[in-house]
Amino acid sequence: MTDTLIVAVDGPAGSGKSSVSKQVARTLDFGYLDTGAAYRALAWHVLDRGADTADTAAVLVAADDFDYAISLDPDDHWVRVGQTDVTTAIREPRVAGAVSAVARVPEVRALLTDLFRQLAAASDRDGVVIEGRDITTVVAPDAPVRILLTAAPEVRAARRSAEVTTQDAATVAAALHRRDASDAQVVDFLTAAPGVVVVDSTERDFAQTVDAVLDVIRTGTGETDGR
Ligand SMILES: Nc1ncnc2c1ncn2[C@@H]1O[C@H](COP(=O)(O)OP(=O)(O)OP(=O)(O)O)[C@@H](O)[C@H]1O
Ligand SMILES: Nc1ccn([C@@H]2O[C@H](COP(=O)(O)O)[C@@H](O)[C@H]2O)c(=O)n1
Repeated sequence: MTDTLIVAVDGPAGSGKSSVSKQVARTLDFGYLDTGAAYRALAWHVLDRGADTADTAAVLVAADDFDYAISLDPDDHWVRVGQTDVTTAIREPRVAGAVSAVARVPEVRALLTDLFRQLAAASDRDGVVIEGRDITTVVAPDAPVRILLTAAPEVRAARRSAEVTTQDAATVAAALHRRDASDAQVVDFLTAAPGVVVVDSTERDFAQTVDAVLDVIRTGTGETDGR
């Protein structure tokens, strides 16, 4: 992936991947690539056509006609499908509930993996923080910095329910755990692959978690490495 320094960050839903990676990118003047946004945008695209994301054939047809664009600027984050700005729409519970079905299609994963590598390589910044589920293992397994960002399930659910005002806490927690269980059948983002450094944010606040990630980038080490 050219000379751009890649920082690969994986982790389960609500572990803080997006918010922490974005802040780390800002601090270092790096690009920030949210890969989950592409899976979400494709799920949105399938739903927008009135199709069902469980229908693999319909997902493949939609993927063939997926005009996707994303900003890698951590201070100006947007996501588009064609002319439509879907930055907010892809965060809706109906999209979150449909995205895992899209992410389990091998052709979709291959297409998006290729896209992520191209987007990172085209960045004009010195580095790019790429976050998702399979960045440390599939998208950028050779990245010089690879981190698994974790937090206890109940802490992740509490953080997510603090954000979502349209659903009660139990509903939000159930949806988050359902999505993790479904995603974990496709990619292992709960255990660190060899050489991947674990940052556990359970007992850290946001600023402390950002600092812990910055420390890993600067020193190359953390509290635990995958073996
Ligand atoms: N260490 C932390 N302490 C407290 N709150 C945090 C911490 N890290 C992240 N948060 C908050 O937790 C919420 C979830 O974080 P974020 O959306 O970044 O998670 P994520 O891993 O990207 O989730 P998803 O995979 O579902 O998109 C956000 O409101 C974020 O501000
Ligand atoms: N590398 C990735 C990133 C995401 N996914 C799938 O997308 C969903 C949304 O991701 P968020 O990070 O925005 O929560 C996620 O639930 C996965 O289904 C993926 O498979 N690989």
